Amino acid sequence: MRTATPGRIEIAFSGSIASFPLDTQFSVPAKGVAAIFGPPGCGKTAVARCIAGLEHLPAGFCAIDGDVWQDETTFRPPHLRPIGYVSQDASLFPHLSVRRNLLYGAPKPKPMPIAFDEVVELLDLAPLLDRSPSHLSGGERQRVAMGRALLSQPRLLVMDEPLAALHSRAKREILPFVERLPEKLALPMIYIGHDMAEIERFADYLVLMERGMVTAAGPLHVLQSDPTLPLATSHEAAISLDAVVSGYDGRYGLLILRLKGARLLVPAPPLAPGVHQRLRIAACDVSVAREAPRAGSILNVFPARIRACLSLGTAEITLVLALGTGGSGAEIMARITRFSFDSLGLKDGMDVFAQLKHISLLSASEPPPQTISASTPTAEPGQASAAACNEKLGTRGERHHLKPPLL
Ligand SMILES: Nc1ncnc2c1ncn2[C@@H]1O[C@H](COP(=O)(O)OP(=O)(O)OP(=O)(O)O)[C@@H](O)[C@H]1O
Repeated sequence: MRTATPGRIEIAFSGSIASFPLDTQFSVPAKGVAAIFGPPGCGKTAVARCIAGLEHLPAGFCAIDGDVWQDETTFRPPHLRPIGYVSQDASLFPHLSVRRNLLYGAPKPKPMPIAFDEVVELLDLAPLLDRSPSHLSGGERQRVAMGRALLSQPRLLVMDEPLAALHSRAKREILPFVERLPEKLALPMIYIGHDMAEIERFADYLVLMERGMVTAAGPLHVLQSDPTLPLATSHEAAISLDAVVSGYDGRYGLLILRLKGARLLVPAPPLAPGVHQRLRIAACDVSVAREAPRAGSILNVFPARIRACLSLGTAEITLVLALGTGGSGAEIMARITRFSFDSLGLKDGMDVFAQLKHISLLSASEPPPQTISASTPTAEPGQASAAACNEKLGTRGERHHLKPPLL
């Protein structure tokens, strides 16, 4: 009999649901956000329904942080699974106020680990509490649905494309709330989506699905640059990395960020030292040079080692680059022409200089109190050149819950 591992979300379902074949196995940490990503119809919702116990594939295994919800001998019905489920359609009770929708299904004992007032503040629901669901916008309805799911005191929050039914403006409005949940709650989350631009903003782990099967699972940035997976060879190839704010150059309005193998300067408003800042570095915004540029306008230039060269049609190539001398730092990608590749004589394993023309700043998390440094180091803009690259600062990969958790 399979045993459950504390600290992991362990899923294995195989069989058919209404003649749709499902064969999914993955294990991700029971912390942060794991995104399930794949094209429409690949079975993402089917997996979510199996996790919730709404579908029963007999040959299944589902354990959340050591708690077995399904195995050979166990099948907990949906109402006995501590899961908060937010679907595309908010499914609010039309005859109840927002307040009563929020409290519907919330356990009565007090104090609740996830408190009503905290959820109202987290999702900015105070102005909506006495309204009827029929007087809410689509984005507001989804915020109420998230609040109701949280107040059921789940041990796992599953969000099944919660933004899919919203128009682009409503999506932009609600995304910061979605991003805030993992920062403020010590609650593992599974986020289902088919828009990588959303997932890149807040996911820590990625589960890739195709035609009912899981094709890969692991840390988001690792899968994004994996040469064997389609993300690295897509035209939108990008890497999401969590950097740590180390200072601010007020003269030039530049935020200083630490990343393994690099010290980045990005034009942005100031943030407190120690804040974790999610970055997006698109492959199309990175170029390479064989020698360190002597004079140029690009601030972020670092030694790097070519880890892989991937064809992108006939004219372009995506390079996977490991930053830092000897390639010991974070991996990013560069998209260059095949002409440049041949002209520069590039090849796998070669040491080059990576030039990062643009870095997008996504969500930022506040630091734990002990990481706030009294002295804010500032740097000359010129330091962000090749000379700054030998630093091996910061860690890559996992984000942390930086606020005292509500749970
Ligand atoms: N009740 C049902 N009866 C028959 N087929 C179904 C049923 N529900 C889902 N399917 C089929 O199962 C497959 C997987 O559906 P599922 O909704 O899990 O995909 P998905 O990846 O979540 O898609 P989307 O991103 O569009 O929501 C699809 O081919 C779908 O048509």
